[in-house]
Amino acid sequence: MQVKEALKVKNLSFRYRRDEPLIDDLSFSVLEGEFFGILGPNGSGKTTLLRLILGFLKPLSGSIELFGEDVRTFKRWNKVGYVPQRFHVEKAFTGTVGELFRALAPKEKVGWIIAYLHLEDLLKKQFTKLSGGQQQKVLLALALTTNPDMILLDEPLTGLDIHAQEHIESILKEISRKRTVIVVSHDVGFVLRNADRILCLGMQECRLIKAQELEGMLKELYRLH
Ligand SMILES: Nc1ncnc2c1ncn2[C@@H]1O[C@H](COP(=O)(O)OP(=O)(O)OP(=O)(O)O)[C@@H](O)[C@H]1O
Repeated sequence: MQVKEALKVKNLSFRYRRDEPLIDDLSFSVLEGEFFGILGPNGSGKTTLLRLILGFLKPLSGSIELFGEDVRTFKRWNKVGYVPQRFHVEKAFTGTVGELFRALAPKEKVGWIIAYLHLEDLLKKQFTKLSGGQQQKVLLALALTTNPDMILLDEPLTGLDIHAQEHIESILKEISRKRTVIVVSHDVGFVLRNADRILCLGMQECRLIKAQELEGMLKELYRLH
């Protein structure tokens, strides 16, 4: 059986206004069902790359395809879930968890995900008053409401204690059984444990590697000796 590409990035370049190019001639593909990690130092363009994939930003040149369709004309956004960095959305989410779900989809459509992640007890609580782990779980659930085939996550473990990290990791493992997962993370252990392949940004040349090759790459990436 032929494995299909969930994402295809070809000769992608991007820069903010008149800055130097942040992403320069980047090409890679993510296969359907793959767990794909994106690593790189602060400021190397990981969040920017996710935002380009989601069509929030326009490339300087190059192309991005989702499920074989150009992102500029892609309409099946219910197939793609996005979990932004928790700290980026915290202030915008002023309502209760239940209100957040209701704003996204009718009750009968979100019931499965609330039950699946055991969120019933959180529905009446203000999002901003939840613990970091609970907030992350809700963000994950919000991104899953349409039962997407692919999910993109930006730093899902940042700021969580070890128990919450383990909990979120186990949910992601479960989710990835039936979906393509693309995750940006600074947690090398997490990426190493889960990713089939890893894209390292912020080196002289961006490189795509298998998880087993990561140790040598990290020494180069973070200038370790
Ligand atoms: N809206 C913007 N306008 C101008 N420059 C930006 C904008 N957003 C990000 N940048 C710059 O682009 C660079 C890459 O930012 P980005 O957030 O993509 O990096 P990152 O690899 O995700 O970083 P981190 O690991 O710290 O989250 C940084 O130098 C940042 O200051």
